[in-house]
Amino acid sequence: MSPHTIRWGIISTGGIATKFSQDILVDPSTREVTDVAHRITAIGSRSVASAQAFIDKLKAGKAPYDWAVGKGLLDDTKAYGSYEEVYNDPNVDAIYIGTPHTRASRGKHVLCEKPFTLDLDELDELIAIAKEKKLFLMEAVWTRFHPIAYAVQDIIHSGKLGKVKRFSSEFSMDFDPDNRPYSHRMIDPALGGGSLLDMGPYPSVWAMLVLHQHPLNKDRKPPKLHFSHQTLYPRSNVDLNSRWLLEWEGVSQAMLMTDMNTHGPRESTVYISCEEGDLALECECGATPSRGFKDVPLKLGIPAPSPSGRCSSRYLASRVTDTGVNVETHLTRTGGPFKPQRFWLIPHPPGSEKSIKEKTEHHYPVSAGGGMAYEADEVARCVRDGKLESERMPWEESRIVQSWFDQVRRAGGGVLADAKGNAVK
Ligand SMILES: NC(=O)C1=CN([C@@H]2O[C@H](COP(=O)(O)OP(=O)(O)OC[C@H]3O[C@@H](n4cnc5c(N)ncnc54)[C@H](OP(=O)(O)O)[C@@H]3O)[C@@H](O)[C@H]2O)C=CC1
Ligand SMILES: O=C1OC[C@@H](O)[C@H](O)[C@H]1O
Repeated sequence: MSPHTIRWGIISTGGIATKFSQDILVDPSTREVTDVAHRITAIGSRSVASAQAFIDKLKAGKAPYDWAVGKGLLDDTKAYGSYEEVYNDPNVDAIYIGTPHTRASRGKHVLCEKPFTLDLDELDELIAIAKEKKLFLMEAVWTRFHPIAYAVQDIIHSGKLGKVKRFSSEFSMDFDPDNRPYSHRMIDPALGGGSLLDMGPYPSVWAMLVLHQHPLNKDRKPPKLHFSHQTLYPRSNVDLNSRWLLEWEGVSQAMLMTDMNTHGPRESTVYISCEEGDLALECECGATPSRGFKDVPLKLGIPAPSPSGRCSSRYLASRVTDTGVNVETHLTRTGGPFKPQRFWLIPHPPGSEKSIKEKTEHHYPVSAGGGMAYEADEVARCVRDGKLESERMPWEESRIVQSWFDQVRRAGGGVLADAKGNAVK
């Protein structure tokens, strides 16, 4: 049987839209997928030149991103100078939204980058539209679909390590906000700026998968949010950091944290202590230098990469200013739990009554590409099967997480504005 093929329209030509598009051009059989497939039929940008440049960049992709190109699957891809034209293109089945704000789309299935919306009211409006128009809608929380997400759930939910006693999860990374323009999406309240909305979805993924979906939470009761804190960034009053404590009755408490001006732990950003041992999930690193800055080779005296070899915690970036001065800056990049590919099971300290005996390492790599195709496969399957929402990323779970963000922001005072610049309450 031939695979069910989804014809995608991509909204925006930014960083993550590029990664998503590249990933769905990879041969699906490299991730053992034969039942669904993807084509990109339209790109929408605020400028047609940018849309065309995006297509040209995809066409120049190197292995493994050249598979669809080699088959001529980008030959008829349309470049549009507006998002509207993509929504109206009859050759588009589903839209991937890679803008900082959710953009409405008419009559199409939607996969929307996290954070889904600015607040819960906005999310409920989207869900109501999807129900009314019978269209598929999903928040693009790609991590949920990675092999390791299922593996971590299996270990904890099987009870192999006993009950969960303590849970912490975080995403802290130095975005170097002082060196970013106000218009950067992490700074500008009108682009959903701040650490909470951008980074919060990741600690939340793990809390939701491990604790909310824990067999002891039979009725999938949402947790209580006991307290929270935000530190604001004086330049725009978005949150520099957020912390919040949740409790799933009878399952565990969970401490969640985000920071955008400092790094967090370098080796593991999700740590789950259980009765008979702990699970530590590796962190994934990434950060782009401030606009205009370029990575330059590390200099002597800068701390070496982490023992895992994956996280270089400090790096040097430089730029030449308009007046020809070479400015160098040290940036810290430590990541979060967005694409971990291994975890460790760790025994309790000597003398503990019951504990696994030795530390073990467990690998669950994502397939060829960057790891975003799994969520696209889910969309294709759900659309094929006539579903409006995904069981793996259900609306209710997006709603629960969004409601934490609303509560943390309202208590902490972090400022957000909608696309028209009106403050979000
Ligand atoms: N899943 C993941 O791993 C990641 C998800 N994200 C999420 O994706 C979204 C976009 O992030 P990212 O790709 O890094 O952002 P970029 O700034 O790289 O790109 C955003 C794109 O949105 C479009 N856009 C529309 N309106 C505006 C506006 N007012 N200001 C700026 N851009 C606008 C632009 O496309 P155009 O000019 O073509 O119209 C722009 O290129 C965010 O919500 C972020 O949280 C980000 C990184 C990783
Ligand atoms: O989703 C994300 O993951 C990686 C981060 O660099 C980025 O800011 C965030 O949006």
